[in-house]
Amino acid sequence: MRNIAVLSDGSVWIATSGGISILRPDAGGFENLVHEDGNPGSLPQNYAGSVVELGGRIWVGTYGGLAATPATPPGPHGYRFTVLRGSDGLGSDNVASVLADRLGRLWIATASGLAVYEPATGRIRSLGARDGLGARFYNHRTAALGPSGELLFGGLSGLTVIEPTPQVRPRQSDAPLAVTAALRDGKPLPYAALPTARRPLPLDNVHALRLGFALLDYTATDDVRYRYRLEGFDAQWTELEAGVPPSAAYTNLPGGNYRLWLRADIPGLHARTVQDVIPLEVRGRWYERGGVRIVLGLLGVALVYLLVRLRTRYLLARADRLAQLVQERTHELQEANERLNRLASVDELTGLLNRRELMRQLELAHETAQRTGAPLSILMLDLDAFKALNDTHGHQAGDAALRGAAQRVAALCRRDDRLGRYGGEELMVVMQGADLAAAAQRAEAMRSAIEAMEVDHDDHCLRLTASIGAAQLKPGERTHELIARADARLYRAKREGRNRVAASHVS
Ligand SMILES: Nc1nc2c(ncn2[C@@H]2O[C@H](COP(=O)(O)OP(=O)(O)OP(=O)(O)O)[C@@H](O)[C@H]2O)c(=O)[nH]1
Repeated sequence: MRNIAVLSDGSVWIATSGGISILRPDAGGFENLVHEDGNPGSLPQNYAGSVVELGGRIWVGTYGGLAATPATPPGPHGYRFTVLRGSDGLGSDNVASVLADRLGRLWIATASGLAVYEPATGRIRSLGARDGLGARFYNHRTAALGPSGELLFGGLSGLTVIEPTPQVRPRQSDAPLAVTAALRDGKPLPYAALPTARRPLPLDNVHALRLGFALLDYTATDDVRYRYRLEGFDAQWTELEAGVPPSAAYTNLPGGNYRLWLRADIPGLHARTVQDVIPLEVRGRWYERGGVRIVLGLLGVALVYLLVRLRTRYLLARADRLAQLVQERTHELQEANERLNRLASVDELTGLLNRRELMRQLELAHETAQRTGAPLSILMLDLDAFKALNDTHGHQAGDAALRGAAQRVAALCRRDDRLGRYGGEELMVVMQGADLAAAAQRAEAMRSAIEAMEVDHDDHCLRLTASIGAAQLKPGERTHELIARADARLYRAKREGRNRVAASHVS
C-alpha cells in the first residue's frame, strides 16, 4: 500500500503497487482499478502512489504517467482515465508525487524533473534552473503540504520547497539571440563585422560558412533548445542537441539572397521563444551568372550535338564494315557450299559423276523422256581383263588406265550426255535424245577410242579394251529395268569375246 486518500464523496482510495482499491462507506467490499492491456481507459500502470482530487477530477500518479478520471460516480464502463505522460511535458512517465496547491494547480514531481499543470488551461510547464529549481530527480511519495500552503518535494539532491503565489513574476530576461561567431572558409570574421538582422552577411566566392549563435542570457544555458532553418534552402528546421554550442553550417550555397532563421526555446514557468533572422547575400560564382550560363548552355548543346554526330558517324561506319564482312563471309560460304556439292557429286579418281549423282541424273533424264516422249538410251561400259592389268602392272597402273579410259569416253560425250562411274571399272553414259541406233553408233566410237588408247605408266605402255552394252528406254520402263537390260547386253558382249558393243538382245 502506497497511499490512502479520502475523497469529497466519502470514498477511500487506496493506492497500492497493484492498482487502486476503492472503499465506499455505504457499500461493503472493495472496487479495484487495475491496468488492462488493450483498454486505453484503464489505469495506465498498476504501481500507483499519489491520489489527489482537484477540479472535479481525481488525479492518480502512476509509473505510467499522471492519470485523471472524472470524480462523478462512474458510468456503466466504470472509471475511465486519460493520461499525461513524459512526452506531454512531465519530463518522465514515472510520477513520483503529485500535490495540488491552493491556486488549483497540480505540481508533479517525476523521476526526471518537476512540472506544473493548470487544469483550467491544460498547460504543462516544466521547471528548470531558470525558475530557481536546484533538483532534478524526485523520490517516490516524498511530498507534503506545508502549514502555509507551501509544497515540499524530496529529491536525490535535497528538498524542493515551492511557495505558490498568483503573482510570481521573476525577473524576465529579454536577452536577444545573436550571431556570436562566423567562419568563412575557416577564417573568422571580426566581431564588428558579425551579421545581424539589419546587417546582411555578404558571401563572395565562399565555399564553407559556419555561423555560431546563442541567446545572450547565460543562466541555465543547457535548458535552452536551439534550431535553425535557411529559408529558400532548407525544407525543415534543424534541431540542435542540448549542451552543444549552437551553430549552422553550409557549403557551396548557390548564388542568391537567403534568410537564416535562428530560434531559441526557453523552458520553465515563463517559457518563451526568441527568434532572429540573418540575411545572407551569396554572390553567384562566375559560371552561375546569366550571360555565362547562356554561353555555357549553348556550348553544352553544341557539344552534345557534336558527340551525337561523331557517334552516328562511327556507328554508320561500323555498320558498313559489318555489312561488308557479312557479304564476304556469305560469298566464302557459297563457295564452300559449291565445293562441297562438287565433292559430293564427283568421283575422285576419274573426275566423272559419282554413282549417286549419276543415278540422280538418270532419274531426271527418265522424267524428261516420260514427259516429252523423246528417246533415252544408256551405255554400260566395262574395261576388259582389268584384274589382269592390275595384277600385272599394279593398282596404280590400273588407276591410270581407268582415268585414261574415262577421259577418252568423256571426250566423245555431248552436252546433254551424263557420264559417270557406275562401279569399280564400270562406266555409264546417259544419252538424252539418242535412240538405240545412235547410242550403239557412239558406243562403237568410244570402244574404238579406248582400244586405240595408249597409257604411259612406269616405262610401260598400257593398252586395254572395253565391252559396252547399250539399251533404249521402253515406254513405261523404270530406270532399274533399263539398267538391267543394258547390263545384260554388256555381259553378252563379254561372253562373245569382249572389246565389242552389244545393242540388241539375243538370248
Ligand atoms: N586399279 C584399280 N582397280 C580397280 C578399281 N576398281 C576395281 N578395280 C579392279 O578391277 C578388277 C575387276 O575384275 P573383274 O571384275 O574380275 O573383271 P575383269 O578382270 O575386268 O574381267 P572382265 O570384266 O571379265 O573382262 C578387280 O580386280 C578390281 O580390284 C580401281 O578403282 N582401280
